[in-house]
Amino acid sequence: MAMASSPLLVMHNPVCGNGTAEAFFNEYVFPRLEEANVQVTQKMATAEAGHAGTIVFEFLERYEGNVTVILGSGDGTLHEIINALSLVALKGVRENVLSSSVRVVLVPCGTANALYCSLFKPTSMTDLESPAYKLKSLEAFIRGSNVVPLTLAVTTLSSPPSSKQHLSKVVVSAVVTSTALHASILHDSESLRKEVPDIERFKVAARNNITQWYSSHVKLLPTSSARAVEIYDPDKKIFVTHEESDDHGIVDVYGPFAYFLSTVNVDRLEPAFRITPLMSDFVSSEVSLDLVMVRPHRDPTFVMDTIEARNAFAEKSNAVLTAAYQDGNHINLRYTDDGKITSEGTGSTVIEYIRCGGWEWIPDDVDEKAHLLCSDGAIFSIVKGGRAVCRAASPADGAGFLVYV
Ligand SMILES: Nc1ncnc2c1ncn2[C@@H]1O[C@H](COP(=O)(O)OP(=O)(O)OP(=O)(O)O)[C@@H](O)[C@H]1O
Repeated sequence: MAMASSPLLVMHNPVCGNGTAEAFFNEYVFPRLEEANVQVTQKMATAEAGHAGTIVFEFLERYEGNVTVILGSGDGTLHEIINALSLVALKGVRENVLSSSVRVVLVPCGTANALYCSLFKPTSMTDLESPAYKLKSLEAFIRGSNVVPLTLAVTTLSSPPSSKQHLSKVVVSAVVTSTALHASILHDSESLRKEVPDIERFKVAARNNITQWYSSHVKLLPTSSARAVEIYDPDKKIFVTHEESDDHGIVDVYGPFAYFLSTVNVDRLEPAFRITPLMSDFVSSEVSLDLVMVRPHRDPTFVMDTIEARNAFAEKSNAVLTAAYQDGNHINLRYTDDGKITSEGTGSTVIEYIRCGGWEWIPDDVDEKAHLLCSDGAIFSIVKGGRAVCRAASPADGAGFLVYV
């Protein structure tokens, strides 16, 4: 039995996914809680973007003890909650409390539900629609099962050090932090939400951006304990220390980039899109993030950055994305000598799969699109001359977000 005395907030986002969260809660979640004799302290529906953070924030300031939130939404609403709580100090009953942890029960009602699908791997597409599948985290909570702590990726977007007012903004991701193609896709897909309500909209936005390259200088930052940046070696099928690590364990990487995306906690961004498959195949023993990069100049047929070269390379970026949908097979893709893509041979890999403590993305001033950054679907813009620094972080004991699994 779940702890009846600890405060329980039940909240859903009525507009996420296909708009059926409320119906699902009324039909399945509340009846199940009643049946299990679990007392609900407060029920809320979010009324607008940003509201979820305020609701949880106020709930924490009002009720003492271990708070549990049953959340019916997608990843975006969880992102709002994490950001609302990570960046401000609580008052009320928690005025003098150093840090608070929040236990979360996920009820997947969003479009992609990356975190849920990574924690509870669907066995088939029909699984996704079944109430029993969607209630797995709730059942774990009712049984009083395990919680797993979320690793967070904390990104600081800063203005150039030379600017009069050196401003910076911090954003926290629980799923994905990206630039390049993925950030452009998310940037554009928001405007397609009404027209294409399902995950098809990501594919439409991908088609519109696939020929774009992004100029940036990147620094890969080592993990804090092992002090290393690792790269996946598909021959040995293990991670190895990156050859280009300097004395501090940092690796400098130069673009242009077609793709640049990192994740924490998840091996997929959609039920079948396993973009960082090693997150679940090789579980990391320390706080780190997995990063996938595609740099067109690794293609042996690359000569110069021209429109023709970008158009021709689009086919290869597509091959990477398609293979990611095939159980994450993009990690095995290589070039043949004549620039074709194969999953055999010993040619250079099409992607670079990195495991590290974080990264810096320093976009080229003149490349406007390289200034976009996506954090769990929310889009930010790096100011001209500025940079983004992303680091994997694990909150101290007794703080952070714990998900019932
Ligand atoms: N009542 C509301 N009205 C309008 N927007 C809302 C409301 N409540 C929350 N939102 C916004 O809805 C957005 C989408 O929510 P969410 O990300 O949870 O679902 P999704 O995008 O459908 O799923 P996923 O992130 O899994 O793809 C969030 O960015 C949030 O700010």
